[in-house]
Amino acid sequence: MEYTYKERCCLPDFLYVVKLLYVKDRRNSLLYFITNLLSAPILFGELFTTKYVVDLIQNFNPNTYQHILLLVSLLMVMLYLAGLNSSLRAIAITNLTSTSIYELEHTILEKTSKLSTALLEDPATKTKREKAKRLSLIDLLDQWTGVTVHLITLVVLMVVLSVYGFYILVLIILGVQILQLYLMKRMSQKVESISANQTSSVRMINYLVDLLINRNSIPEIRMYRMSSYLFSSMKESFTNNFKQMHRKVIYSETLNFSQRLIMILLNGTTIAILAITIGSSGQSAGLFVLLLQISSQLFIVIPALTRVYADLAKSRLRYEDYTSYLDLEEQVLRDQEVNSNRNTDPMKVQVHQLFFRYPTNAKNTLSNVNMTIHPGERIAFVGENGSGKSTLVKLILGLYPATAGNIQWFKGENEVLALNVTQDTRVVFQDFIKLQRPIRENIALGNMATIHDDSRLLAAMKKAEADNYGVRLDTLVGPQFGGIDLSGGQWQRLAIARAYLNDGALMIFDEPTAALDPYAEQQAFDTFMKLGDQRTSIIVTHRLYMSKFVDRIFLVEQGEIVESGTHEELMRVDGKYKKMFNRQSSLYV
Ligand SMILES: Nc1ncnc2c1ncn2[C@@H]1O[C@H](COP(=O)(O)OP(=O)(O)OP(=O)(O)O)[C@@H](O)[C@H]1O
Repeated sequence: MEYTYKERCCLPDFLYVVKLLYVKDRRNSLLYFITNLLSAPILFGELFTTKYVVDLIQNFNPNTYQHILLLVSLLMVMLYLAGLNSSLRAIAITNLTSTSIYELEHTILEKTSKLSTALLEDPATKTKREKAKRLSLIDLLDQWTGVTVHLITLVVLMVVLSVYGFYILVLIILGVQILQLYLMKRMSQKVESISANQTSSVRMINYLVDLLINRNSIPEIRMYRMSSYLFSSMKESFTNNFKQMHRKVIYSETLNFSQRLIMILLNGTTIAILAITIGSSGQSAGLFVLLLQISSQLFIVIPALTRVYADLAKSRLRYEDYTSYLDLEEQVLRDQEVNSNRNTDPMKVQVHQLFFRYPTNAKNTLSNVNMTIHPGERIAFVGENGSGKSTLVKLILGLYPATAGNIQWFKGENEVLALNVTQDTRVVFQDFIKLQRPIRENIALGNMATIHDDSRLLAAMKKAEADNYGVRLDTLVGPQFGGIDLSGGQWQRLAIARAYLNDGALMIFDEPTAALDPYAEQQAFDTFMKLGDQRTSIIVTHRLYMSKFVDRIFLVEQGEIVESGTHEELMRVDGKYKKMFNRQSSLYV
């Protein structure tokens, strides 16, 4: 894929960064711009003062003595100012760098939090996000500034050369500069498109590295001697990346070499033209020194401008990736009115002709699902692995939009918007979050308003029996940052404790007890049943004995509801549920 950026008017990337940094860090932004503004005048001040000093020395007489001293002092002040200016500029850049890194990360995360779950799961979105993260806002700003400052310097140098009649030299320099800018821009875009295309294979390499060092995967990797297989997969990705990097280096080095060659030729031509012209026209020594300084400045400014222009072209492509991530469609914001009028009336859920397909799947995961869950009803979803139970739960939570058909939610007479469903829902997921943070935060996830309410947190912990392994609210859990290690069941109890922190209009337990021992499982189930007394609740389970105690059971098979009713009704119809139930019962006798 050839990478090009859309040329938009008014330097949107430059203005975006300037505005953002100015709002977030006004002092350093001002310092940065002032120091950059001053750098060109200070440089030209130095050049012309030197010229006048040399001219005065050439035409020395006792009256010029004081002038010379004054100009030399001025020159020293300017040299001092140049040093001070560049130190202040470095300080401003360092401070702006931390602001810009934080702001970029923050903007991308904020955007991510507004995307729909379906979009987030799309691998294309992940690649877009990784590409967006390659942007450096401060580099973009500094490259724009660099291009501007070098360009102004070059133009002034050209004007000075023109004033002294070196028109041909000016034309040659401008021609060479334009050619270089064009070539370097092309090279940058090519190199950048190669790097951008590597993001997904870099993700794969990171994943493989993580597998090899992650404590959860290490035991199995060692047991099954998978290391060498994983190493060879990693090597394959590395080799691929290496080949692309090789192409990248060839491109850039060819151009760098051509650029150096052009500069050498230009250097020789300039010195020859200056020497011949000045030698033959008998100009002042001051002018000679000035022109020599100009020529040496030219050989600093031209390569610097070319390099920074090429870097800018690269950053502008990254900026395009960044904006294309920020342009992704967001979920509609939550309805504030419903938010403030929150009540805990049990929820009614109506599912009508529902079809659902994951963006990455070829076929539907759910088909033709119809059901009405009445307020306060206790429901069980049962079915074999992969039948679609958790997917149905995610749709009932409003996390994914239906592919066809619809789901409606009601509290009393009021319809609840899909995006507000999660506000009044308490869920214990199958794959719950294990925060490598204090216990307090792990439990308070169920209701962040209680994070400092020790008595509520402790009560929830007690109910979930998560307090009987010698931990306190501020105990750090998870080994990643040196916290205590928990077993699968202990983590699960923390997740269950979250559910006790809230009054939800809808409670969902998606296999919440898989890691618990039978006694703890029984207790957890009793508590779910009690919690579900006043509100609509859904439990997803493989333990069919639990479904005996709910009001209605839905048996899911290959994404369809194939049977529904109470335990007794389903046992009477002599269908699939009965077979499954009897098969499980036979395992325990
Ligand atoms: N995020 C996803 N993206 C793509 N496909 C998915 C995703 N989640 C689940 N699936 C697919 O949807 C199908 C149903 O999965 P789901 O987790 O809903 O089943 P389940 O009945 O809850 O299974 P289990 O009892 O094993 O938990 C599976 O074939 C799975 O591959």
